[in-house]
Amino acid sequence: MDPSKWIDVTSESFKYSLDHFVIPSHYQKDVSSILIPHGIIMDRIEKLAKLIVEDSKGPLVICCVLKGGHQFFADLVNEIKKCNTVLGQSVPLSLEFIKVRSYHNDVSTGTVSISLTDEECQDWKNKNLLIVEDIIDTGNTMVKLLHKLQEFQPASVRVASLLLKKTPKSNGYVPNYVGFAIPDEFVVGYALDYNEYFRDLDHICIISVSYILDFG
Ligand SMILES: Nc1nc2c(ncn2[C@@H]2O[C@H](COP(=O)(O)O)[C@@H](O)[C@H]2O)c(=O)[nH]1
Ligand SMILES: [Mg+2]
Repeated sequence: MDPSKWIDVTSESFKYSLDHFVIPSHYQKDVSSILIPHGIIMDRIEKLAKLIVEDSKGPLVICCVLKGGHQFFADLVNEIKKCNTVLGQSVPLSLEFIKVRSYHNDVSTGTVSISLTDEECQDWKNKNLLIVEDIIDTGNTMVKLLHKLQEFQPASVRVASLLLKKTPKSNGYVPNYVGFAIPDEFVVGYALDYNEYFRDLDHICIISVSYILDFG
């Protein structure tokens, strides 16, 4: 792993007390700490967008991996559009959506289901794809998705993931662009869910053990 590619928040000192930020009251008891406050997420995305635009030679097809990637995708696309105007660079964008499912509760099911039809993807031949994902954990989901995408003969495929979990379960896959390296814990917020809850929480938080025991 190349630590210069991301911000490492794996140390205990990066866990902020809930008292120091505003958390919706319906989630106060369900998360144990804040790992990445929303403002820092937004600042990091600004930089990732700049790196992506600098590396882009032509039009980009940006593919959002649903559902967890939707907030990162929306904010990243906004920042790329700003680069197009402020930096005077011009990267034409088209936007696509892929639904992938591999988790139940906080556990990977081991099977990855990808909803993609040939009709949807036939236009991707010879295009430059940027896949936008919320988190790489074992890496199995992304490796399977990248394998599937090769069927559509894109010119290139790059991957931006907001989070990369440092876990012994990793298959070694590392995306081209990473926001933060995080500890081997289950995180929620900023569209990352636990059985559809917590997507409406702005900060990225560590879920509390008691929540998993009660609802897992
Ligand atoms: N809300 C959370 N979702 C997570 C977390 N870790 C993984 N995931 C989900 O799984 C895939 C990727 O998993 P992988 O093992 O195949 O790499 C990712 O897209 C998420 O949907 C987590 O901590 N919180
Ligand atoms: Mg995901």
